[in-house]
Amino acid sequence: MKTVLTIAGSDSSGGAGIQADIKTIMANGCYAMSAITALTAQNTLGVTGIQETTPEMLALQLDAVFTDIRPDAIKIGMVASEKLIRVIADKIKEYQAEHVVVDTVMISTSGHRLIDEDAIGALKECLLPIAEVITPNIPEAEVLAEMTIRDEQDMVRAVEKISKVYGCAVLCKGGHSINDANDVLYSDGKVNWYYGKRIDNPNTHGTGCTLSSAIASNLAKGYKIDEAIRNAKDYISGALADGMDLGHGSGPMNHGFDLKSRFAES
Ligand SMILES: Nc1ncnc2c1ncn2[C@@H]1O[C@H](COP(=O)(O)OP(=O)(O)OP(=O)(O)O)[C@@H](O)[C@H]1O
Ligand SMILES: Cc1ncc(CO)c(N)n1
Repeated sequence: MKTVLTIAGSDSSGGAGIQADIKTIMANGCYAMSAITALTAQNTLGVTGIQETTPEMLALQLDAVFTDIRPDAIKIGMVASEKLIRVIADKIKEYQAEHVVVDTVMISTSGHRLIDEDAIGALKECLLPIAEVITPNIPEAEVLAEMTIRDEQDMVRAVEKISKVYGCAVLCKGGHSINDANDVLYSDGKVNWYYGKRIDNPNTHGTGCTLSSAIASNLAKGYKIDEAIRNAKDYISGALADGMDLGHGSGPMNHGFDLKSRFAES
């Protein structure tokens, strides 16, 4: 069994963060482990509280995982502060972790800031250079590339710029402002588009967490980055297309959409 570690924040409503990651990793056939960076009190309408884990406790969680069940891939999501970013970077180097996927979480779907403004420098300095691939959405890619993104050409310019500065592959997701389902990757000097059919579903809470965990799971299983992204896109399209509708705001997806036949009675 391949193993995936998610280092991220908890989402009490279960649609994003650690909970989305664990569901996704399991649905993609891997064993899921977690190191929690923060508790968030949130639901489909918004975030009402955040309590960060201490750096010591985060380091202990990472030691506990790495010294026992070594992860084949890692997904890093919400990390709100510089101190925690530095703990993660140090542990990843210490244990020489492989297949690191960084979802550069900055603002939640509901509009809540999930990283301190002054931690973005540490994210750039410490985490991006050790990532195999990072998955910014358009607003995040604008911050990282220090440019405005208006169209698909700008998306290509941004991923190339970020990749050249930080030495990682960059997948910019189109789910915000430009198109909903087309993402672009810059990796090893090449540009690759991943075209997805836009699914008419307002329930997109946790799409970013889900995509990055699905990519990490596929890397753990030995797929190369291109195929890992294709498989991850197919998975998220299935989860969105299921059309589950929970909560009063932008609801979660059905991460277990392809397990439905096993529970046909309920
Ligand atoms: N309506 C949609 N139909 C099909 N695919 C979608 C749709 N919305 C988003 N996606 C896909 O979902 C994935 C995640 O993209 P998105 O831009 O929503 O992430 P994000 O903004 O980081 O998510 P989050 O809101 O959780 O932070 C991408 O592959 C994107 O193309
Ligand atoms: C804990 C957590 N991580 C990431 C996101 C981004 O969607 C969120 N809403 N909550």
